[in-house]
Amino acid sequence: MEHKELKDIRKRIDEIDKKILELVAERNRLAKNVAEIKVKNNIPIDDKEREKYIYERIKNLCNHYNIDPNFGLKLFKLLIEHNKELQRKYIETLKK
Ligand SMILES: O=C(O)C(=O)C[C@]1(C(=O)O)C=C[C@@H](O)C=C1
Repeated sequence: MEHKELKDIRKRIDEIDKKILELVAERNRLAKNVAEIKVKNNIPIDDKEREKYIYERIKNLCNHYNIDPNFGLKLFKLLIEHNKELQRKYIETLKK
């Protein structure tokens, strides 16, 4: 027995998941651009000041959108750590 309302909600969830991944891919792609600028100008990959700013902003946005800030911070920590990993890997390919 299929439940029409559940099916419809799941369809909306699937669409949202796709949108989230499109945005993650867009954020990830920027890692290359950032890495290029950093290599050229001898700037370290890690920028703790910038991260502090991002986490503070995420916390405020979470409160605004009624999202648990701990969830938001965990999510963005993952995204930022992944971005740094992509930058490191990209810089390695430039050296070869
Ligand atoms: O803004 C930068 O300098 C980035 O490299 C991007 C980014 C991020 O993922 O937002 C990643 C690493 C830095 O420590 C800070 C921020």
